[in-house]
Amino acid sequence: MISAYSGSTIRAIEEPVVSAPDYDGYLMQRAALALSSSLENYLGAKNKVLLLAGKGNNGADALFAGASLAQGGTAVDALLTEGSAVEHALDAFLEAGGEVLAGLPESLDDYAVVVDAILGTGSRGGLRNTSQQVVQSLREIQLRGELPAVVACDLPSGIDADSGEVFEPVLRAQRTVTFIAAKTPFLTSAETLCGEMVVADLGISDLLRETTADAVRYCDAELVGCLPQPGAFDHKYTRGVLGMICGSEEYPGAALMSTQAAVHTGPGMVRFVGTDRLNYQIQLNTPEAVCSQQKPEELHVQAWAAGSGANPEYRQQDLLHAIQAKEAAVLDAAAVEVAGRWVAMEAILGSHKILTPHAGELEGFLQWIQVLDAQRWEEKMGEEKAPSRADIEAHPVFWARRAAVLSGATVLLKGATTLIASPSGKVISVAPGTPWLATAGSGDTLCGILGALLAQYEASLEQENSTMPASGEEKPELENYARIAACAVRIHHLAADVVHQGGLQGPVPPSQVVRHIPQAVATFLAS
Ligand SMILES: NC(=O)C1=CN([C@@H]2O[C@H](COP(=O)(O)OP(=O)(O)OC[C@H]3O[C@@H](n4cnc5c(N)ncnc54)[C@H](O)[C@@H]3O)[C@@H](O)[C@H]2O)[C@@H](O)CC1
Ligand SMILES: [K+]
Repeated sequence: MISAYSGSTIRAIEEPVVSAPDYDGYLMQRAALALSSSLENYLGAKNKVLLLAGKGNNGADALFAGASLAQGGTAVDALLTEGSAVEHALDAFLEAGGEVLAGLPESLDDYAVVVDAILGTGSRGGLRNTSQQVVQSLREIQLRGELPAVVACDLPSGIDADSGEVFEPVLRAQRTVTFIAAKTPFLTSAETLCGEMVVADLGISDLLRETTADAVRYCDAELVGCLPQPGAFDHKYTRGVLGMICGSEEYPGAALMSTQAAVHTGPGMVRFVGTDRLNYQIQLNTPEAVCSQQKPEELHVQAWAAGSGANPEYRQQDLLHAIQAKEAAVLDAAAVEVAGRWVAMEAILGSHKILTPHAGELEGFLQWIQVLDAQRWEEKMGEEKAPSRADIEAHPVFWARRAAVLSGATVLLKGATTLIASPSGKVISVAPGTPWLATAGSGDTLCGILGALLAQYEASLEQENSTMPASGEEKPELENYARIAACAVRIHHLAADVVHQGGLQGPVPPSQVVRHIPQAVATFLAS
């Protein structure tokens, strides 16, 4: 498990250490040592390093690291992007034989690696003035593929250490050497700019023991225990029955993809509730699905998957059923909007209802609550205004968490990095899948996979044979649904990976991804 903390939390942890009367600066020396050891991996035929050093302690880390490399015979140049540097660090650097440059060198061909040490946890907003110009020029070179490897000190400069908000220009790092613990941006979509993460705990990460992480990431082996597997005495009704309220005459594709995804994820039965025409198409595409035109309340199911491609006007009653019924539910697309209005009528959903919005849909959801239930908004949010889509994209951990706390539901916020918040406030992050997955129909696929996992989980609870590990940190039932949602995202990513074997990258049309879900489930279960 990776636990990430905001930059402010890390600063609060280190503050008493660095302000102790006998503090001798050992944290910075350890940070510099970790950085210089990491930089050595990039040295070889080329034995020259370029430091981009800011005026604060982030720059000082790099200057001490540079001093250590220079003592070992490496040529180290430093560009002081803010025109000054922490004095004793600069002295040490110059004394060791490092050189300070007046501006960016004409050619970067001789450098093995560029170190981005302009801003760290002390940054406020994006780069300014000369720093911004320097990074802009280097970014253009990087986009041409002509920049040496970049190693970021603590985090890439221009990324907010608390939220992961990205203020371009930001140099894409091949590696980030971060101190004490992973920072929140490593578990948001900003992680795509951070490269490989190396954590140097500086010997004080124990101080975080009592502190709740801003977000966590599990590996597959840690998640897989929450998925029930069929036993010899199970039959279709004990294996989970999923009801589906997805698709419409205008968007039949959403119904086809979500239903086939659900069937391929292995529940006992998938019941599809549609019109005559829609049902006919489903039968041709996925003969395993059991179609009907009954009302949702007439069907016995353990979970619902509702909303993908559904028309919120024509199917409002059906969607409301999935939202209000006692059964667990995935609430996607149209169901997110209807759920926003329902929650705004002073309802609380419960963690077994999993909302799956992207940032734009979450904006609408939260606006309903702020407009229609101003009292609840004020109680929980104080002065905070309902966010725009851009606000949510800039502060995704914060808003996913707030949405879960406000609604009582589990909230799966889609993005390159998926974030899943429990109403308890815990946030699970799932690493990005192939970027080719960002295509129409991917959400429908995920809705089907997640619905099927939910139905299986609920059936296993009914059988009292849940294999869910108890979480020591909070009421386990709140977090279980978030873990199941994380499993669904991982299975979706694994299925996409099967489309092109051998790590190749290329298009992953959802109808192809859906075909590989059985293999992805098997791979996931074996992890
Ligand atoms: N506190 C400590 O003793 C330790 C700090 N460490 C390093 O120190 C870093 C934090 O250092 P600082 O607090 O000095 O802050 P930074 O080095 O992140 O920022 C430098 C200074 O730049 C200014 N600044 C803020 N935003 C700016 C912007 N957008 N454009 C231009 N200038 C801006 C601020 O005045 C800030 O003090 C960490 O990221 C880490 O690398 C490590 O050495 C470990 C120990
Ligand atoms: K940095």
